[in-house]
Amino acid sequence: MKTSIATVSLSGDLREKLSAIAKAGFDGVEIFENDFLVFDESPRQLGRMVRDFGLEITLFQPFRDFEGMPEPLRSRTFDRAERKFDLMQEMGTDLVLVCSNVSTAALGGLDRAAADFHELGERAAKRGLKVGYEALAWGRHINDHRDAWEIVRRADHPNIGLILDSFHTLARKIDVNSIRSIPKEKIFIIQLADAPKIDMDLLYWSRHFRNMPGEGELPVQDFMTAVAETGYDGYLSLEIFNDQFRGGSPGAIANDGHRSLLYLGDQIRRANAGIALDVPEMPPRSRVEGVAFVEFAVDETEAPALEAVISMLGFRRDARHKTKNVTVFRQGDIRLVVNAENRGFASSSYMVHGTSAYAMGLLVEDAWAARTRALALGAEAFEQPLDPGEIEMPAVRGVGGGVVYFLDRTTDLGRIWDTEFDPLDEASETRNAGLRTIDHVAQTMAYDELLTWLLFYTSIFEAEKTPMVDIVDPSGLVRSQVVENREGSLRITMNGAENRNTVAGRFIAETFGSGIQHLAFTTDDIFATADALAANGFVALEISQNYYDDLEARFGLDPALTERLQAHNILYDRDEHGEYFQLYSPTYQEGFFFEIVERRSYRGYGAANAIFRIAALRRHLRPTGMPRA
Ligand SMILES: O=C(O)c1ccc(O)c(O)c1
Ligand SMILES: [Mg+2]
Repeated sequence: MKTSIATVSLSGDLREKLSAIAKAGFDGVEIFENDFLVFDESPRQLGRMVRDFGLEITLFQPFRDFEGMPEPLRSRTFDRAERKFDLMQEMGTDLVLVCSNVSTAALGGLDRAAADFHELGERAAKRGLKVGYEALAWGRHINDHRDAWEIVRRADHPNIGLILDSFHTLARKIDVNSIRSIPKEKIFIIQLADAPKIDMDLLYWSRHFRNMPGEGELPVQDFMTAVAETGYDGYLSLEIFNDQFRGGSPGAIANDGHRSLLYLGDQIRRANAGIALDVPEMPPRSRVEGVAFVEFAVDETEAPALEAVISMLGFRRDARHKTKNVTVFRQGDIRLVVNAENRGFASSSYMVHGTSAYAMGLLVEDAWAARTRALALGAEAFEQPLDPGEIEMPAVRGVGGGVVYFLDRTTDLGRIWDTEFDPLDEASETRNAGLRTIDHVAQTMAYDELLTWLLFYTSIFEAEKTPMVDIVDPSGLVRSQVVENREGSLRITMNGAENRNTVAGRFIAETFGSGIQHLAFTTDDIFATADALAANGFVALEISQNYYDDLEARFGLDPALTERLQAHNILYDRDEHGEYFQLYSPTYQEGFFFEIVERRSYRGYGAANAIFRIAALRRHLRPTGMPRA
């Protein structure tokens, strides 16, 4: 499978773009005319630079408003084409993309357009060049790949072929089965893009909101399956017009792009035996059975404060690492690991971010296979030296430079708690609060990182993303999207902050980066849990009276229930499946907090309650600008 990306997809100057593209592992690059026009050197030098990066120019584009022009415009477009052919030969590419005419001067008629392409084919052939025709979804006469194909067919010239772009086809909901019967040698290249479903003008949607396959909501996989069924095995080329990507890090966006193509190819290969696409082998996505542990990095002076909070939540000190200053707290199936070592990665993470939940361990069927897949998809390996007797736990770097560990039951990793730790038999200082599992891990990040991590999780694990939800913080919008599996054993909520004044934005600023901002635990009885917590001295985040008045009215709750909820500061929500109860801690350190939930068949995350939670958290946070205590 050969991969390519259009220069328009990335920010930076041409050299920065090419460097990022090469580094991400692409084989080719589409040169966008504008990137070339603002480039200071000759087309020949551009070609040399591309090849020096180990890349191939897959095509030059776009050549606009060509077919169906009346004279004298028609002659002029041919002259213009010859000029572009000169350029192409100098930079060293044999393919130009002609997108369907949008000019008001254009005349319709498939035969007229076919005749124009036949003549262009003759001219291109003289120079050993090829022309690919693409239907723009907003083309004046041609806006459907089926019509573009008919023109190419009638043009009947070996140097004239079709270019399919998933966006144009899928945005217009054109049946992808129409692709299956196109001869593969007439498909000159495949352009891929996804997009979130937004009801808006096609041109505006296309130019501003495209994203990588798998990041959006279009059925790119269906499109690609139809393409693969033709036997097409040429370049898959990303062409992503996206305002955010244009301002983002070219390296990160290029990596996401490369990952998106590998992941797409892998899905197609698994779903269709005998397809032509030559996709790199990798283990399948891992099913996550649960979050086996979350690890906090602290130092010795801050450890007691964190441990006190954890104890108050009903956790008991369960085990102590044989050689390291690491303690495991347990309750139900939950393990919280407090790492106060003054060496190793946890310690450096503490130095940079302060006390933070810097790592999580996910229980999968085959931990090493999960890591192999993650690395095949471009994740960064994480390793650190082991002490004698320690078991190597496979890991990769995750959000904010944190660590995602993989555990399984079948290898030595299944015994890690017994081999590396000594049990502690201390009597617990606090009451068990009935917490059973980790319901979800909530990670806070800058908004422009959200798609990166969404693709990271969904490509490595058997999990899907939910639609994006806007959460209104009094100081700005926070966008929230969830990655979860069907059985609910993996739930990661991601909050993307647009500015640093929101509670989420402040967390990023104060902890010097993205990371886990809160952990939600499950209980089977939120009221019993609330009582146990109160007995342990836990004071829940205080929710306003107005919230409860509104709640009662909204859901028609029994006033006795509202009263109970309010007495414990428990939030409530309901969906078509069932009910949800939430209890929050105040924030600790620079904005970290805990949540306790009881799900009665409810599937969501209480998005409607988020603004009340945020308002309450803000009352607890110290004013911005104050020095740290
Ligand atoms: O938005 C455009 O004009 C445009 C140009 C070239 C393409 O390949 C495309 O998909 C869109
Ligand atoms: Mg295109």
